[in-house]
Amino acid sequence: MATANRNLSHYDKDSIPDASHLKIGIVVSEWNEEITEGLYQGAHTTLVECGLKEDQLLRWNVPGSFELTFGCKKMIEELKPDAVIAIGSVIRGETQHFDFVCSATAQGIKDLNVNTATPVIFCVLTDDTLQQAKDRSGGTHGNKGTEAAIAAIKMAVLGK
Ligand SMILES: Nc1c(NC[C@H](O)[C@H](O)[C@H](O)CO)[nH]c(=O)[nH]c1=O
Ligand SMILES: CC(=O)[C@@H](O)COP(=O)(O)O
Repeated sequence: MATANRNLSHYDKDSIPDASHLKIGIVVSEWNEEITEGLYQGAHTTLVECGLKEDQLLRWNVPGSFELTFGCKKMIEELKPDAVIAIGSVIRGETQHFDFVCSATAQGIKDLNVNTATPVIFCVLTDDTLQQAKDRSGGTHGNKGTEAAIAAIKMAVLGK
């Protein structure tokens, strides 16, 4: 089902585990800051609504989506969160650079999920236009940051 056919912000709060005992990290890319800050606000608001204590929400910034993998790895090693959300916005330009950044970022975050015991949530928008990114970071299709926050809570308690 495409994003256009569902709202990224819709969730049943009663079905979400309590987050009051969790420590959640968020690593935010500074590229397309208007978009990534919107994603961060969606994630932050949802995590707090689900019980996360403000002092248990950790935030680091990195220059771009390509650096999300290193930032998440370093946060896992140094701060030991229960889960990490990687937030980025990649918007297609004139060259193939978009493809390389998206692929490397997705593969890097996938590798962290394989090689560490900490869930890393892929909250990276990969859009052809700025409008598509706006629509998915608090616009007409909701906020992928909300979706990522729910995934982070569910994965943090998986199997416990
Ligand atoms: N064009 C976008 C980038 N490019 C920068 C890379 O992510 C990286 O920071 C640089 O190549 C240095 O290693 N990053 C985004 O997050 N979004 C873009 O649209
Ligand atoms: C995703 C990118 O790196 C891209 O925005 C860079 O733009 P361009 O391909 O025009 O250099």
